[in-house]
Amino acid sequence: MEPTTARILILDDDADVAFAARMLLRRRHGEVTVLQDPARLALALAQGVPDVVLLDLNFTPGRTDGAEGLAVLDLLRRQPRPPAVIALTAYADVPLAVEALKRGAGDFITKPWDNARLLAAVDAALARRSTACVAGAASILMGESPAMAAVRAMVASVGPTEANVLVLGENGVGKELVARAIHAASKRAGAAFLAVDMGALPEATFESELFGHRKGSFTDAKADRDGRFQAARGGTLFLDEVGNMPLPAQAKLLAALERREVTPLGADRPQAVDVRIVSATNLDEASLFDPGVFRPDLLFRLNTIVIRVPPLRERRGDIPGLLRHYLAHYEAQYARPARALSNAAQAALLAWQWPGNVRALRHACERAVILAAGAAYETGDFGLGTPAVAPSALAAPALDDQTLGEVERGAIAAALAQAKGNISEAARRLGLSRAALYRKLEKHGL
Ligand SMILES: Nc1ncnc2c1ncn2[C@@H]1O[C@H](COP(=O)(O)OP(=O)(O)OP(=O)(O)O)[C@@H](O)[C@H]1O
Repeated sequence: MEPTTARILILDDDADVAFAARMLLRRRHGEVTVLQDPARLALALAQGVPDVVLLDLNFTPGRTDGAEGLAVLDLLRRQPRPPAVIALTAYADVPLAVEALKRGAGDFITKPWDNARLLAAVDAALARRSTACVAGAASILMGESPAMAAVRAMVASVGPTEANVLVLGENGVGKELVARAIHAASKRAGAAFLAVDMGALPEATFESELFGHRKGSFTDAKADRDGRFQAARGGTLFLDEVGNMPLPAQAKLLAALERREVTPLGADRPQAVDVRIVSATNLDEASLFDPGVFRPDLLFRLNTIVIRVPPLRERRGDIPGLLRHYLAHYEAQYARPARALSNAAQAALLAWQWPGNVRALRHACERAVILAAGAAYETGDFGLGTPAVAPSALAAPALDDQTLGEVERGAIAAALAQAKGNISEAARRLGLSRAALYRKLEKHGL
C-alpha cells in the first residue's frame, strides 16, 4: 500500500514506546517523527504543524496526573490549524483520557495498545481532522435549502432532550456533523462526544471495546480496562454505521441499552451507564426494517427520533454556499489566491450527481484550490471523474494492459458494487479502513 502524505508526531518520553509506534505507523504514513521532550515541541511546531499527534499525557517518570500532557494538548489546540490529537494513557487512566477528550483530543489509546486499533485510530483521526476544523466554525451544518433548515430545526429541538436519535442518510451527507450538533445543543455539551464505528469493530473484541474488561478475562487482558460506554460517561456516544453490525453484536448492544447498564468482560456485577445515544446508518429504510439485517427491538431503542439527511443531489440549493465555503477554507489553508468560479464550472458542479455527497464536494474543492492555474476555477480543476461505473462493466479486464492504478480502481469499484455501495463493507472486503477507502475513492474519482 502506498504511504499517505500525512505527518504524524509521537510525543512520548518512553523511547521503546515511541520506537514501536514509529515502526508501526511508518509502514502506512509518509512522515513519522518522535519527540521525547515536550520542551522541544515549540521548535518542532515552528517547522510545521503535524496532521496527527500521538500524545503521552505523563512525561516525568512517576507523574500520573496528566497535567503535563494536558498543557501540551492546550498548546496544540491553540495552533491556527490544530492537529488531531490521540491521547496515550496507561490502561488504568480512563478518567484522564476523558479529560483529554473534553479538552479537544479526538480519541485515546490505552497502553499497551493493539496495533490494528492504533492504525485505525490514526486513520480515523486523519479523516476527522478536517471535520473538526469545520465543527469549530459558527455554522456547523451549512446549507440554505429548506431540507437543511428542517434538519437544523430538528437538531435544535431534540438536542436539549435526552432522546436517542437515529440519523439516516447516504455516505458523506453530514450524519456525524448532525450528531455533533445534537451533542453541542444538549446539556451534555461540556462532556465527551465519543464516536465509535460499529461497522469496524471486530466481533471478537466487540464487548471489551464497548463495555470494557477485567484483568485476566482473556489472554491479553493484562489489566482492568473501561470500554467506550464508560469513557463517554455523562456525554454522548455516537454509534456510527450501526446498520453494519452483525446480528449477535446487535443483541449485546440491545441488552446494554435496555438495561442502561453494561457488564465488563470478566466482571461479576454490571455498571450503570449514563450516556446519550446518537446513532447513524447509511442503510436504506427497506434494509433497516428487514429483521434479517437489523433487529426491530434494537431499532425501536435507537430511533426515538429519526433525522433524515437528504443526499446533496436532492438539495442542490446548498451547493453554491458549500462551494464558496470550502473554496475559501482551502484558499486560506494553502495560502492560495481567491479565485471566482467560471460560469461553466458553476453549471457543471450544480448539475453533478455528487454520489459522495458533501464529503466529495469538499474534496473536490480542496483539489481545485491546489491545482487551479487559471484566473478562475474551471470544471477540470474539480476532478469530477466519470459517473459511477455500472456493475456489469466490472468484469476484471486482462491484467496485462492495466497499470497498477487501474487494477486498484477496478478492485475498489468491484468491491463497492458487491457491497451495494456500503462503504464499511467494501472497506472490509478490501482490507482497508474506511478512511483509507475514502482517500482512494477520491484518488480514483469514484
Ligand atoms: N451541512 C454541512 N455543512 C458543512 N460541511 C458539511 C456538511 N455536511 C457534511 N459536511 C462535511 O462533509 C464531510 C462528511 O461529513 P460527515 O462525516 O458528517 O458525513 P457522514 O454522513 O457521517 O459520512 P459517513 O456515512 O461516510 O460516515 C465532513 O468533512 C463534513 O465537514
